[in-house]
Amino acid sequence: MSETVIHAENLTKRFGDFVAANALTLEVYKGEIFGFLGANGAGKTTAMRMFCGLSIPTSGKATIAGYDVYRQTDLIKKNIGYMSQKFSLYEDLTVLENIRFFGGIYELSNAQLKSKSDELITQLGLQHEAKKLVSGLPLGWKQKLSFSVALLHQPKIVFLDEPTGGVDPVTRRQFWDLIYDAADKGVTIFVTTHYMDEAEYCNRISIMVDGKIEALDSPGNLKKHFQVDSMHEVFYQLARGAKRGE
Ligand SMILES: Nc1ncnc2c1ncn2[C@@H]1O[C@H](COP(=O)(O)OP(=O)(O)OP(=O)(O)O)[C@@H](O)[C@H]1O
Repeated sequence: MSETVIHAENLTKRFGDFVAANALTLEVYKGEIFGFLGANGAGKTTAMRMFCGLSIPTSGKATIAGYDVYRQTDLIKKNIGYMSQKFSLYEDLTVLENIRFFGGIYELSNAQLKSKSDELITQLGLQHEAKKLVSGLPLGWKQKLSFSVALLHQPKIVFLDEPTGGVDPVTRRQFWDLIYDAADKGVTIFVTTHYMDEAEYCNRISIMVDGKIEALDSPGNLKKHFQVDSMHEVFYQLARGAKRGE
């Protein structure tokens, strides 16, 4: 059995009388690519904020990389990476400056910073862009760089909140090659997405509806269970009854 890196049991977050995340129970394993799906307003961000140590749950239990979500939020933050469309790189710093800046926040030594930035720039093929401002990079490159920066401190888990919004399918696929590389090295990927082709790339996925996890399995098993050919259909069958959202 693989090592468990995310363990949640009846994890709940209320805002007043409103239950934003309702008794979430799940286990995610080392090196797994776990897709966290749900319609708008389902409660994904609320859940992710608890998993990242940014929001204290109302009730239930969870450990992230072995650390408790109530008492060890600082240790959680040190042991995870995070990337979202909203929080990303500094546009008015160069590629290299961004890598050094975030490496500094993650407390990498100067020697580590130097070798990591060389490695990353070569791996991404950004040798010619290293001294250019991030604002001039195409969105797909920014996303790849942002993902790599989130891995600088070798976290056990990286949380990705809709990481590939706004780019074409080919660029998305290239981004997923980076995800597979990281997972092969043992990093756990926890990713939210609204793209059903990306859901198919995950080892397992959960689907949230109105605050609850209504399904959790591999894409293949879910399609079998719902007797449909695509994740799009699985998602539609579950989410069409949702009361929240736009
Ligand atoms: N601080 C808060 N106070 C009150 N209600 C909140 C708060 N944060 C979130 N909610 C509500 O909780 C519900 C779940 O929101 P959440 O942002 O977690 O959904 P989501 O699945 O991430 O949606 P999206 O895909 O649109 O980002 C929504 O109805 C939202 O309005």
